[in-house]
Amino acid sequence: MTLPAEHPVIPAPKIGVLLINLGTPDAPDAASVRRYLAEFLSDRRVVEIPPLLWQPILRGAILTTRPKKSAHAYQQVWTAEGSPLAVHTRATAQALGQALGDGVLVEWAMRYGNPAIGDRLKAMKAAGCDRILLAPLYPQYSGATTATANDAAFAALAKMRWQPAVRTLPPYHDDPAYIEALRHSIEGAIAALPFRPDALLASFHGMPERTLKLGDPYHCQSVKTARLLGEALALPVHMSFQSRFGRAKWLEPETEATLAGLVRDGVRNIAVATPGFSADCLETLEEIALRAKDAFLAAGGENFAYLPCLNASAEAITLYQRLIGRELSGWMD
Ligand SMILES: C=CC1=C(C)c2cc3[nH]c(cc4nc(cc5[nH]c(cc1n2)c(C)c5CCC(=O)O)C(CCC(=O)O)=C4C)c(C)c3C=C
Ligand SMILES: [Fe+2]
Ligand SMILES: [Fe+2]
Repeated sequence: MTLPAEHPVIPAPKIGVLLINLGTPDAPDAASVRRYLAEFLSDRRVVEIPPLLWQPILRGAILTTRPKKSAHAYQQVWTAEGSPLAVHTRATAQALGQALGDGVLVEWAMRYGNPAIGDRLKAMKAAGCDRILLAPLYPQYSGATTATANDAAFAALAKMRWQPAVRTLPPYHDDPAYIEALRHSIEGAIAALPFRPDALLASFHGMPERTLKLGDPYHCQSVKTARLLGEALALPVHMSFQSRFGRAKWLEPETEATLAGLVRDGVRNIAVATPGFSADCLETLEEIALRAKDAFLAAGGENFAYLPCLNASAEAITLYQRLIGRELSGWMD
């Protein structure tokens, strides 16, 4: 048997953590948004319509009109450092890397767009990670988020001759550490408001209703998070689903309809949190902090406050240290 002339240099083994979020365009212009939406909405975990039916609709009606509209929305929340989702996810990875110390390499990736999951996994392997925790940052599991993030990682692993060992972070919708992080963050944000909210609305990203009937746990896990949050906070907590997409029936109650209903019931001062999003993004900063606010005030509400996501806050880092430390403990002794 002939051995290769040069053996690969093998760095000292390390543990890796890959934080994964949904993905976002590279820039807030129509061409970048179109590229991003084409990848995102071609994912069969996201749109469960047979491609022969769906692709003509996507390439026709959707990708010719939506990119321009969405680019306009992205422009309203874009920062000097880039898309909020990417900025917060990167900051989270940096802060968590510092908290976990030298033996653990923390990286971040996006399911759609950049940095791509496969590229980051290859870089982590090259940096010597022989064990990698895949951590999709979705507290509530859904096929359209958690599962597709893991699928993309496994597809990249399928191309490696020498794979690292992997684990995946389970959903944490009812983990006491998550509820405590939310409680602390929400109470702090409310204490800094110039008004006292009558109630809190917890708004979760929606999903097609049929996914619930098909066994996706997302709806039930979101309802449980909202209930536990209600038990932890000293004010009434309502819940709803936002960000409808397409013609199918989506989960209810819908966020703007819920806000209008609360005004009819006498609520004038509202705080809105989005506990299903680990990082602020288009759906929280534009859809809720701007558009839902306008809708609430137009319906007769008086004070509206959007409370930020956990992002890279101290609460978030404490939470991820606990959730991730638990997964890594078997690899560390
Ligand atoms: C947090 C959980 C999320 C679930 C569940 C989810 C399901 C889901 N989303 C769409 C369609 C769109 N979502 C869009 C943006 C978007 N979605 C999430 C999270 C979840 N989506 C995030 C974090 C973001 C923000 C991305 C950013 O760049 O800031 C968009 C794009 C924006 C737009 O054009 O409106 C679409 C489209 C479907 C169809 C779906 C479930 C099947
Ligand atoms: Fe979405
Ligand atoms: Fe939206």
